[in-house]
Amino acid sequence: MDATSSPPSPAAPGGAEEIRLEGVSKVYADGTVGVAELDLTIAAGELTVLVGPSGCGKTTTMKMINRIIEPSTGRILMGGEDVTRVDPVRLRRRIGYVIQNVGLFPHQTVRVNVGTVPRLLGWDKRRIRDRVDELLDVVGLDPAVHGDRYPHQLSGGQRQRAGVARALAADPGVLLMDEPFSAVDPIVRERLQSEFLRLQEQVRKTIVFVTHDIEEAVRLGDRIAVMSEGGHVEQFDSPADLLGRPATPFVADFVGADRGLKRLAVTGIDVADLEHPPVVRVDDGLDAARTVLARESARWAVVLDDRGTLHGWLSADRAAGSGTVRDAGKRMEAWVPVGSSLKTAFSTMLQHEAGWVAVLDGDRFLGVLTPESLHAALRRSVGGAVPETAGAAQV
Ligand SMILES: Nc1ncnc2c1ncn2[C@@H]1O[C@H](COP(=O)(O)OP(=O)(O)OP(=O)(O)O)[C@@H](O)[C@H]1O
Repeated sequence: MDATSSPPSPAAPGGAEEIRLEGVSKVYADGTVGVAELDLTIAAGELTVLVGPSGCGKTTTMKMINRIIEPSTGRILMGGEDVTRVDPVRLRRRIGYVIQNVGLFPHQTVRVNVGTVPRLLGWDKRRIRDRVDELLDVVGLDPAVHGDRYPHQLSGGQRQRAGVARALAADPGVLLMDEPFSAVDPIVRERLQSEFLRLQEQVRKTIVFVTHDIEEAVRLGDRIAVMSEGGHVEQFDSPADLLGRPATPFVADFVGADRGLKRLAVTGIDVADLEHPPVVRVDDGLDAARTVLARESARWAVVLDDRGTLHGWLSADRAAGSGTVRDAGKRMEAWVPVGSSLKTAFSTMLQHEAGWVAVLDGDRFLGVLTPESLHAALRRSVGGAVPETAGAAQV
């Protein structure tokens, strides 16, 4: 797996491939229209979520990609190649597949399960064993402990991890995941989701992920397709845009009235949103600090050294007397790295009962976020639009 080089060409072995659905429909034998005239381009190396209410055609769409379900009309291109012209068995070996309750073979050990596709591909035993051990490790299972167990001897979360390892075994360019985390409890699910995001950062597969849970979609997706009945795509957008600018009443309803809050999690801190409180130097005397505070009519100042490294903060109360800033200043507990989300910034603020949170690049101080600038940042993330539902952006 190559995680560091530039994006692989569409057809590179193990490399992520773009998937294009063009005018795809599925009419079942009884006349039910599962999906009608669907056009969708799933970018290589991205995690695309299909989300929508029960019966809207998510699973049908996904299963047409690996031809478990044959489309009635339209074309599906994977890395530019029409999947209907590829032998379905060979096609499926290029596509990892993870489903709810995993679908591990119950009478085979974890090791044998994970090695299924490499065995079908005729890899030699040594290579399979090395690959299986490597993958168990990647998904957080100890090969020595879990490798020889049977699926029923694992917890739900461990089974799910084994399922992901099995799907990745032959290094497919594409992963299809149908509600893979829905059978485990919410705490395990959140852990699996975080682990999975970290894994995707390394492997950069093209992932199509089906869920009916908007929270999961927003957490995991690079792009999200919100679907309504008949596989109709109501909106296909980044999580921030989906929450910030729902395109239709259906989407607004589906993402929920608390979408302003949800948007906190998917909106990064923008340096332009930071406020810049007065700065005093750690080596200054308190008299100099008092001058700065008085000049700026401020109740507190940030304490930095000459290199811009954050040392803490100094309140006007503690600036009285004759000592030094170094002695009178307080340590800064409420801080976040610059790449963080607004949600992280807000919860850090709450956790430390602070009126503001410092934003750092390494240990260099960039500025602070206050509740006011957080609110402004959220509004900026939707192009300065006034929140249209009362309470939606009250943070
Ligand atoms: N084999 C089948 N025969 C007839 N109709 C089917 C068949 N499979 C699915 N459908 C219908 O096609 C529509 C789309 O189903 P699909 O399973 O794709 O929805 P979904 O969005 O994945 O739903 P869920 O979230 O409940 O899994 C539904 O109306 C469903 O009843």
